[in-house]
Amino acid sequence: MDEDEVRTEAWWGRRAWVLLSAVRARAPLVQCITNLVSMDIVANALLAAGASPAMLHCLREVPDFSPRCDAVYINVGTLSEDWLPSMRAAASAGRPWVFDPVAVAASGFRMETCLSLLALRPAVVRGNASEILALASSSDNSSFKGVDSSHDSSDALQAAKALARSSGAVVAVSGAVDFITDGVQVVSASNGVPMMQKITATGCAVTALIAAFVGADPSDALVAAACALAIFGLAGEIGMESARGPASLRMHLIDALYSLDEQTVTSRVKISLLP
Ligand SMILES: Nc1ncnc2c1ncn2[C@@H]1O[C@H](COP(=O)(O)OP(=O)(O)OP(=O)(O)O)[C@@H](O)[C@H]1O
Ligand SMILES: Cc1ncsc1CCO
Ligand SMILES: [Mg+2]
Repeated sequence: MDEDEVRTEAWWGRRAWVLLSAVRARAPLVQCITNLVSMDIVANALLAAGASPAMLHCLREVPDFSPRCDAVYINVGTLSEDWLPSMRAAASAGRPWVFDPVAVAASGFRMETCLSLLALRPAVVRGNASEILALASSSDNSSFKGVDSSHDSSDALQAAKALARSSGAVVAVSGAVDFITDGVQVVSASNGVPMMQKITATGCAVTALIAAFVGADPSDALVAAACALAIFGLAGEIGMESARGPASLRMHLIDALYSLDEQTVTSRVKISLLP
């Protein structure tokens, strides 16, 4: 094995920096069909990272616009029947796309919708543990409490692997430790601070960041997803140094994402390949 291919924590730190630099250099265009709560933080997080967000969701624009994007991001958080045709069309436009199955167990309709979108072959699916557990079992389990997770990310690790194998997507479960898997390899990313859960739509924002990383370099969705999650978590850690609560963390996280430098990224990104 090439020395560079030994995936030590230092290797991951360098990859994360290379991919963030690629986002900054290429400014990947990311079409976001996301929920109404998340639009602002998603667009601002993408801009701060160096990507170019476009929050277009009109079906009649999809044939012209989606094929020109570097990546597409689809999020069902505030699902409505009206937007579904646009979601399906954008996911089918031939660009790599990333899926956030928010609150998939909330209703039979939402589960059906998410399963039908999953069949359109996303490059990456990112959810919290409760979402990945529900999606992997195709069931709206009785413990469903809302958009927030009621499980630890490690509870969903086997479900994530099974979902990756059945869907062909890279599956990422966020939480105190994020797990990213293609069904065979599992990578953990352990940056971040608990207060990120107290800002609405940080999960939506990090899924959009995964789309930007995939858009900048589509060659390895597992690596892109792990690096995006670690970078976002690191921005949260740095933001937390100046924050006084969730509202100021939101601001400082976005500032930190914008200001990340090579030394900080390579020394503080915490990613490892699980044995
Ligand atoms: N306990 C924790 N410690 C550190 N980081 C965390 C913790 N919980 C979540 N995070 C980080 O917060 C971000 C959002 O993850 P989370 O699992 O809360 O998403 P989510 O439930 O889908 O959020 P939302 O639906 O509000 O968008 C991720 O970057 C994740 O790594
Ligand atoms: C709070 C909320 N409700 C639907 S989507 C959303 C944003 C977090 O996923
Ligand atoms: Mg979510």
